[in-house]
Amino acid sequence: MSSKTHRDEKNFNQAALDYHKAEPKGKIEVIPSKPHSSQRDLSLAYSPGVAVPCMEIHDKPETVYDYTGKGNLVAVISNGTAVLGLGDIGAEASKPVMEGKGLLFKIFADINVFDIEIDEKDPDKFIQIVKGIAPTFGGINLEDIKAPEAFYIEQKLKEELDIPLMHDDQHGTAIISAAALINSLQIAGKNIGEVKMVVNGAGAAAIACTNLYISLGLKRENVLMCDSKGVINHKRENLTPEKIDFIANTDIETLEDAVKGSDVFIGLSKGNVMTPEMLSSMTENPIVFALANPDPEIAYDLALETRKDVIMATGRSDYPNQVNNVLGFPYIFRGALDVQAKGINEEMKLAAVHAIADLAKEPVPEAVILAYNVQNLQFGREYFIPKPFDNRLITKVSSAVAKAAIESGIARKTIEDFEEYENQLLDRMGRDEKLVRMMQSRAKSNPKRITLGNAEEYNVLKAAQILYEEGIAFPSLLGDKKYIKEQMERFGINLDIPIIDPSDDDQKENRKRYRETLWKLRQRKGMNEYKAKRYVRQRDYFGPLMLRHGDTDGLIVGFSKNYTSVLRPVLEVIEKDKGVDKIAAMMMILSEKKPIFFADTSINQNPTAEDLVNIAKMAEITVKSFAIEPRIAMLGFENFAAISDTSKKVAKAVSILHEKYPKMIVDGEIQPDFAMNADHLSDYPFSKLGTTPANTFVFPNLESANLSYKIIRGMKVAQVIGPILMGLKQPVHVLQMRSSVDEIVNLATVAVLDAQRRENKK
Ligand SMILES: NC(=O)C1=CN([C@@H]2O[C@H](COP(=O)(O)OP(=O)(O)OC[C@H]3O[C@@H](n4cnc5c(N)ncnc54)[C@H](OP(=O)(O)O)[C@@H]3O)[C@@H](O)[C@H]2O)C=CC1
Ligand SMILES: CC(=O)C(=O)O
Ligand SMILES: [Mg+2]
Repeated sequence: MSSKTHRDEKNFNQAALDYHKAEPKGKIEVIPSKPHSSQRDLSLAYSPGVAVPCMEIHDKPETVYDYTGKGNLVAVISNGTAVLGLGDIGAEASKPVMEGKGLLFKIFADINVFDIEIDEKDPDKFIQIVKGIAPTFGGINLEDIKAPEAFYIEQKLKEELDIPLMHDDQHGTAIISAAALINSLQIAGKNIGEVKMVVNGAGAAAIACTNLYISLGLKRENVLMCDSKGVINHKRENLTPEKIDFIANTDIETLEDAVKGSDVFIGLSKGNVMTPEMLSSMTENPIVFALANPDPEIAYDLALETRKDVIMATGRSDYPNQVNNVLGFPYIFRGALDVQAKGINEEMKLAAVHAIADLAKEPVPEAVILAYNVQNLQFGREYFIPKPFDNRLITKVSSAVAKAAIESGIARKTIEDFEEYENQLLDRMGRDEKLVRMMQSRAKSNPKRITLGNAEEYNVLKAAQILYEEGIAFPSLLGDKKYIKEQMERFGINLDIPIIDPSDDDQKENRKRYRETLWKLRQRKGMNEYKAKRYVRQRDYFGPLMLRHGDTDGLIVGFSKNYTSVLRPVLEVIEKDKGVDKIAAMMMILSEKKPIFFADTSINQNPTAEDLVNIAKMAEITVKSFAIEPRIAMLGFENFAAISDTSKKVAKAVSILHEKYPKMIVDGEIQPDFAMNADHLSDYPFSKLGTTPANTFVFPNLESANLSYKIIRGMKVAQVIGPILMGLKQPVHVLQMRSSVDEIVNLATVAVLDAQRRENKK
């Protein structure tokens, strides 16, 4: 179930720097949310128009939520004194982490963030600064502030401010780990009121987690807490007030002795401090949360090798049961902001705990299972906490938090209809916006061998590096070996992956096998043996022949060559899928909202009605493979009129589709703007599309499809993935000329998923 990456530290570190340095530098930017192109717009946005909302807010302060972005703006504030596991690296150096948190708030809950790094270690002065800037924000997320100051700072600010405020390292971690604890206790068949727990670490995270577990029923006297000096017992001196709360009446001094006979181990300290012997000394079905990042207190594999009955979570994404505060903070703030809560109270935190815990016990939707490419995800030892890509988190956690705020009396706004609220949340997130991440995650769970043509090119090499290091695929490079090596040297890309040079001596055997195949395939189409011998030395033939022979699982070609010239050898070598007469190509368009698909963008210049039927059918199969229900609009420039020749052709295709595939959600001919708009669709109640907008568009001819996606690509308003070739028996895709690194990675990811799907079908 887990996957491993092949990260070369040096490459990875450079990639991290490049990622942050790429223009625009950093990770977040400010984008105006109102029209601003005309003089009139500017006079409304700024002087004189802006004075009107200013005075409204002056007269009625609560209207600041109506006239400004405050209600959806969170400050991520740090003084840089406890940055991740890096310690006190200072305010400025903490900025990448705070920007990163801003990015997560945005992508998981559509919350805007200003990151604020304050160069002030004195807690009282820090509090004054935060208080001073608080009017700007709808909420405040305190981050990476060291204990014990963090406790005082948070407490004081909570007393002074009346907006949602939370120190995430304390409460985010506490909420997620408490949800995991509830569920793991159920699996172990143990009762929270009876278990003996060892908490290793006594910092911000450990103290907050243990306090929350106590509010869930854990007995304080059943806890042994350790810091860097050992067990916090009655012999210890000079303890902070938070540690004093956990003084145990025992002579036990070491972690080794503390864990003997314990039921639960919570690690919030540092890596590799728990030994197999310690784990062996715990009771049956021991619960071990080794949460230190990046290295857990005991490695997942070592723990499972040590005892089969261990119930284990770590902070890492590459093992089952990742306890990570990203499962909490975006959704907790979303719920709190949506009801304009005056704070984040215990009721809201507990609501989040139970929502997360309960979610892990619900049947997992197909989209999430597909995202992780597993047979099933079912509540148990390997799955007792939801996965980060589970898009039910926003609906379940945010609405539970909002409800708790309303019921506990700290909400300024109420929500009447929670079903409607949950729908609004899904629309806000564009329902499928995590598609690329889900696709990559699926690919990583069972990576396939993908061969990349034109491997001398920087973009192709860079894409190969990402595919390899991220564990999305096992890439190989096809081209001139000597030149590829020179280019790798030149670009500083250090990659230990196969380089396949068709004219190399080591390919002699393959050339022979491939020549025989090619000649057999083409001998009645004008190809003699001599020609076949010559062609197999060309990469345009060699790649498809590798694929046909099963020497690779997928092929990506065409970076620097004209589409049709690269496609020809592919079609000569790779068979079509059963029942397919003509192949077609589809583009996936990923905007801020839902993904949409265009076909046929690259192959059939002037399709007949019958061709359109086949294109629609292939599009349906392909869209389904991304776990999206295809709703197909057969496009024309009229709506259900069939007047022009083109419209008549499309109308004929629709009637064949309705007859042949009655269950398919397809209709037309229809204009794209109508097919994308629920209100417009309601004018056509007879349509099979109903009033739910279409997501798959079959164009009447190649020009219209190709030009439409090229305009979108040129405007850079959406990410474009493709062309995805449809109708071939094996995964091969031809890139657009000069594709970007991301475009190559994405298309290779599609090829991995296709290869997985075909393997599963066998
Ligand atoms: N998975 C997740 O979601 C999260 C994980 N974490 C992880 O938890 C750890 C602590 O974070 P945080 O609480 O914010 O940091 P703090 O700096 O506030 O606390 C660190 C604590 O660890 C203790 N410690 C250090 N070394 C040892 C040791 N060998 N044995 C026992 N205790 C030790 C320190 O002891 P002393 O008091 O004596 O200095 C201190 O109490 C980090 O590794 C972090 O990555 C944190 C938040 C979320
Ligand atoms: C996860 C997190 O917030 C931290 O490590 O600081
Ligand atoms: Mg943190």
